[in-house]
Amino acid sequence: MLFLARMDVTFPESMTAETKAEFQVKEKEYSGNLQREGRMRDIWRVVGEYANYSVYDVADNDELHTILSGFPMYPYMDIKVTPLAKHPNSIK
Ligand SMILES: O=C(O)CC1=CCC(=O)O1
Repeated sequence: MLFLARMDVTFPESMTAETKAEFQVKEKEYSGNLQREGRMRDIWRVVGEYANYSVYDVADNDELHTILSGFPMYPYMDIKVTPLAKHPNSIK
């Protein structure tokens, strides 16, 4: 099953630059592993925002929830998920 997720990240004002940098390192590792496993198909930055769109190829809702809630930045994310179905006009 394919899902599109939009993640908006908001760190608390009180968080130090060092802590933010630590989150970014952990996030990159977690995200890279998902991509190598093929469970995250793609990730794109939303221009001008601390947000991304990413596409997941997973077995079911439960697997997606496990993945999303495992992101190190999860406590600071607002996530909107859209299930995707094949478009009848797609030539792929
Ligand atoms: O958009 C970001 O920088 C936060 C993030 C979520 C998944 C990821 O790889 O980065």
